[in-house]
Amino acid sequence: MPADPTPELVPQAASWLRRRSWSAADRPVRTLLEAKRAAGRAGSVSVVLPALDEEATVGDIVRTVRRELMERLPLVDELVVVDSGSADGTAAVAAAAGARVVHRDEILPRLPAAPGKGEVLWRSLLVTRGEIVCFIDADLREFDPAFVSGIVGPLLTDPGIQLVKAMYDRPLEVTPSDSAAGDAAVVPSGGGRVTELVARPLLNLHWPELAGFVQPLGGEYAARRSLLERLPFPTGYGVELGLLVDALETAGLDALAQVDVGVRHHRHQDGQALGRMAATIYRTALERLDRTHRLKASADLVHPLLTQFTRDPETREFTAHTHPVTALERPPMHTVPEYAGRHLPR
Ligand SMILES: O=c1ccn([C@@H]2O[C@H](COP(=O)(O)OP(=O)(O)O)[C@@H](O)[C@H]2O)c(=O)[nH]1
Ligand SMILES: O=C(O)[C@@H](COP(=O)(O)O)O[C@H]1O[C@H](CO)[C@@H](O)[C@H](O)[C@H]1O
Repeated sequence: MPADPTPELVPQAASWLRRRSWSAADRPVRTLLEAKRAAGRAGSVSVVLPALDEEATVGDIVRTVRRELMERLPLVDELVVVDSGSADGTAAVAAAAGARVVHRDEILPRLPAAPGKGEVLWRSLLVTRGEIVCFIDADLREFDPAFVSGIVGPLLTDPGIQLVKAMYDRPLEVTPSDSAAGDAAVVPSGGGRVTELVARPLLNLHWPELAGFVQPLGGEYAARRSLLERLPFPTGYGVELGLLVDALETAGLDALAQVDVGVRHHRHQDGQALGRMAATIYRTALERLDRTHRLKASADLVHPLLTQFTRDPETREFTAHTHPVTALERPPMHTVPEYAGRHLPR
């Protein structure tokens, strides 16, 4: 009996992975500046940081974007921090570092703001002007400006691209401030827990075209305003999965891309917080499965495979590993003929 052939990504995702995965180094910033100039208004760039109680990290991110991508190399035209209802000094720290700070309640006041990250990302479209909008989480540590230039790059050089996600290693770094126990620990590639346990399985089973995304939930992504303004925004943590799925349905897989920007260090929430996040993401997926009639019985799953990624220690490239997702079940034992005549050991 020949062994099952090694399962593979669906051909569309495999082809996409080869053609739409890049590295930040593929597009040097100086090349991007030339493309930006040639693009005129279409090359205008707004960077948006959604921020809830991020006084500890928002300042360094703002200073780095201003220094490296506005003053030294004028790639970014505006830098906005949208305060999501912070109780700490986020707004003051961000303003002192050079960002324009807007509180969510100042935006579209006729529609009272709901809590959540997606709410402030949606509202940010009302208070920014760039034709390219770049979302960056405000809890990043050791922030590298390539996080911005890397994902904005394809939108400046490739007219057919409409949304670009960052991809990176995600060590799980539990620092004393993150951990109730107060101890620090690092698990290489242990981060992205909701990605690995919820989002990636959901996307692989129901939207196999998206199986090539290394970090589908990553908070760093850039897109054309002309796309974002046509998409619904889940107001909570479902925003990344919702936008990715809706971008696929709206713009098509070839309009999407991903760029390797290295390693992402960020604050990690505890397990119960991620459980609430996972429930929101699952519900966001269910609503889209229903809306697009992709919800099928498991036997009809388009492609019962799960593709995961590791970074090859030699090539430093992300490598796909695809596994079958079995749903084999046995019938109730009482229906098995031998069951009635079974001989129990004395
Ligand atoms: O209600 C919220 C929740 C989160 N955030 C911001 O969204 C980003 C990602 O949130 P978080 O770090 O909590 O998500 P995680 O990375 O832990 O999944 C951060 O800049 C948060 O400050 C926000 O603006 N409003
Ligand atoms: O990817 C994930 O599993 C979660 C949690 O990451 P960690 O396990 O804390 O590294 O983080 C992401 O998910 C959120 C929901 O989409 C995004 O809003 C965050 O930006 C992103 O960090």
